[in-house]
Amino acid sequence: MKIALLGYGTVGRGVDQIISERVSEAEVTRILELPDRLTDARMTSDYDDIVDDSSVELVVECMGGLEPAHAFIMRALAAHKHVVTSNKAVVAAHLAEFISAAAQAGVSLYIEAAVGGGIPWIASIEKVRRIDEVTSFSGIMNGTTNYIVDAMRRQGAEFADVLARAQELGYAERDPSADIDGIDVKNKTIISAAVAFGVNCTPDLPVSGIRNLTKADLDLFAAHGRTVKLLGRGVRQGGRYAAAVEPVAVGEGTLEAQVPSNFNLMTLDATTVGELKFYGQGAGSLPTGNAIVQDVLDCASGTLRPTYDLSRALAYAPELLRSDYVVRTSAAVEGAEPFDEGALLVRDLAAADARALLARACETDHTSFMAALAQEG
Ligand SMILES: NC(=O)C1=CN([C@@H]2O[C@H](COP(=O)(O)OP(=O)(O)OC[C@H]3O[C@@H](n4cnc5c(N)ncnc54)[C@H](O)[C@@H]3O)[C@@H](O)[C@H]2O)C=CC1
Ligand SMILES: N[C@@H](CC=O)C(=O)O
Repeated sequence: MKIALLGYGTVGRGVDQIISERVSEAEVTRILELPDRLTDARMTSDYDDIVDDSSVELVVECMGGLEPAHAFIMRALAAHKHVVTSNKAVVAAHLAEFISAAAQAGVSLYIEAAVGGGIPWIASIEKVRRIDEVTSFSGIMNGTTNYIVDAMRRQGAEFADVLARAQELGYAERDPSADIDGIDVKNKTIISAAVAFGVNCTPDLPVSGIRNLTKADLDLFAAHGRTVKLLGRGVRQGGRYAAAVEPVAVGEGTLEAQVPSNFNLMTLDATTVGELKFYGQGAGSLPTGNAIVQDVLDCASGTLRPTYDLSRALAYAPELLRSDYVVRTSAAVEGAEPFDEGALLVRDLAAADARALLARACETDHTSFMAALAQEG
């Protein structure tokens, strides 16, 4: 199968390397890159050269961003080419549109690499759903922020230094604010909720990140037997669902607390199988390239993905996700009780209300940080 790569950065190079070294069923014959980055005879900066090439059966989009990625994917589908993408931003924003365009053209859309890097998360959810209903999921879904927190906690590294290292290693987004402010996890949570619950997940999720997390915060939580992880979470109860992204103070004895470096750990709960956990590298050239090439191989062997059905009429009910929260702030917080020096405890808040509380605290103290307390046991 002849394929084209859109983008030859961290992920695109990983895909090319894996295919050229290990895969005989597919060949990268065209690569789209920016005009000043054409370094290979296969490269072009004119998308028409790819979309009009009838020998190209599959397009792998790993450029990132919303446009022109969205337009290029729609043109590829309309030209009856299968599409594989690692771009969670564009998938979270346009999944329903892509599904419908793929169905209309009789081709497949593969999105494994968009969530959890090399971890077979999306395919596993699909498999679980052949028998079960997924009732909840949660996880460390961002390699960059896990890498940052892990290095701050284990090596005492400074936030800015370790973020720069994550950028050098190719883990971070082009604009790393997407990582540290939770936007990347939001996109992955939207996609996970869509596949797990069969719903066109709302983009209006409560989201907070780790931008204001300090070593002193990690020490404070360590004194309470906890560490902080940025988690994406979703829950479904009957005809309702909720999802959120926030730092969570997890017990030191949990698997989540032990996740090192750029690794991810995602958990789902389903009717008959119960709890399942998925662990692996959530970012990086070869792990992400591997997830893409698995999709390419599925396509080359004729294993077409199920047509995702996002038409379930579930009501978005943010009150389903509730926790106690610790807020480190110098601002006054109504209804709070003392937790530790400089930190307050607010009990039983919905994630959306906690997000609003943090926003109010940040108006007085822009360094405020908040984490949900994971339930023990
Ligand atoms: N880096 C990682 O570990 C992972 C990245 N992803 C996603 O995969 C996508 C690619 O990520 P990276 O490879 O890290 O990004 P990158 O920035 O390293 O590579 C993107 C490449 O696309 C090219 N490009 C951008 N716009 C273009 C355009 N309009 N025309 C032609 N070429 C264009 C750039 O020149 C660059 O070489 C993003 O959506 C990212 O969120 C997903 C999983 C892991
Ligand atoms: N920036 C992302 C890349 C993979 O999705 C991350 O750090 O997880």
